[in-house]
Amino acid sequence: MTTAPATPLLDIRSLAVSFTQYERGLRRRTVTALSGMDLTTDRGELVALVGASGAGKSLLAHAVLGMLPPNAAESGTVRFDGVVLDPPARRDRAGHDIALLPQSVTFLDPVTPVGRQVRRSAELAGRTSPDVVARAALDGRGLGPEVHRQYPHQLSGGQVRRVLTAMALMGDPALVIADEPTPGLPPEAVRAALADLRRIADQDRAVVLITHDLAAALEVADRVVICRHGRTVDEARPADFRADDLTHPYTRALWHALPGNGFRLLENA
Ligand SMILES: Nc1ncnc2c1ncn2[C@@H]1O[C@H](COP(=O)(O)OP(=O)(O)OP(=O)(O)O)[C@@H](O)[C@H]1O
Ligand code: NI
Repeated sequence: MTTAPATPLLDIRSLAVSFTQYERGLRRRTVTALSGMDLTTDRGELVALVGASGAGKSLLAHAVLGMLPPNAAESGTVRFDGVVLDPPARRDRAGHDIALLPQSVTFLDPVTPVGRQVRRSAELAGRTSPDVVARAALDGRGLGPEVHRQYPHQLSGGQVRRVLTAMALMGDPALVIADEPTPGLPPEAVRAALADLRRIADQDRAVVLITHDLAAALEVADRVVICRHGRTVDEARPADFRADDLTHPYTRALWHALPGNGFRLLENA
């Protein structure tokens, strides 16, 4: 069992996000979406962020990338490599040190062949010989020359995942945040995507896997951070789940709701 190091690559403390909204009559309203998220991950480590829909997982990802909309206000600290980075500094790192592995095919341009899009990501990452780099990146993920000429809609869900992964890794990021990388994929593609994330972490990168699929998280994560209603409520290791050595009632409820664990969803836990 490893313990969290003193200065992990990513160290998020008390992250809070609220949105200012204008209602009819220009009345201003503030909606708090995140009210206290804590998460750390280090190189070589895969940390899963698990929570129900609306819990605030994607917002955390967008905050780390400095991509929150202009009506958002943020507090708390995001340390990267030991240094507190404000949102503009994080945005500067996005695509280089910090990469988002987006969920869906909509991230790709539907009218541009895949090869050209991967080449473009190599250019944006400042790689020399982007053509060669793009071909190697696709080859390296088992996507041959025929895929280069294809359009996103011609690819399977698993192939799209591999294209998005190739693009996300183009800038050789130290931190990869994967937001819901598996929904809609057939079981073998889910397994492949999870194994790929594990490999990415094992290549000395820090990985945050955002998912509401606790079972998937337990397959590959070193630690699981549980969030609910905009705050992190618990953190546990896969072994703690398997030993049913869980103290937080919500984490216990999530675990026991998994098929094979009793099917009990304790809604008021
Ligand atoms: N631009 C915005 N303005 C106001 N509220 C927002 C905005 N973006 C997100 N929220 C709110 O923040 C909360 C968290 O949203 P978020 O997308 O992070 O959830 P999630 O955990 O990723 O859910 P899912 O599993 O469905 O993707 C939601 O209640 C959402 O309505
Ligand atoms: Ni989300």
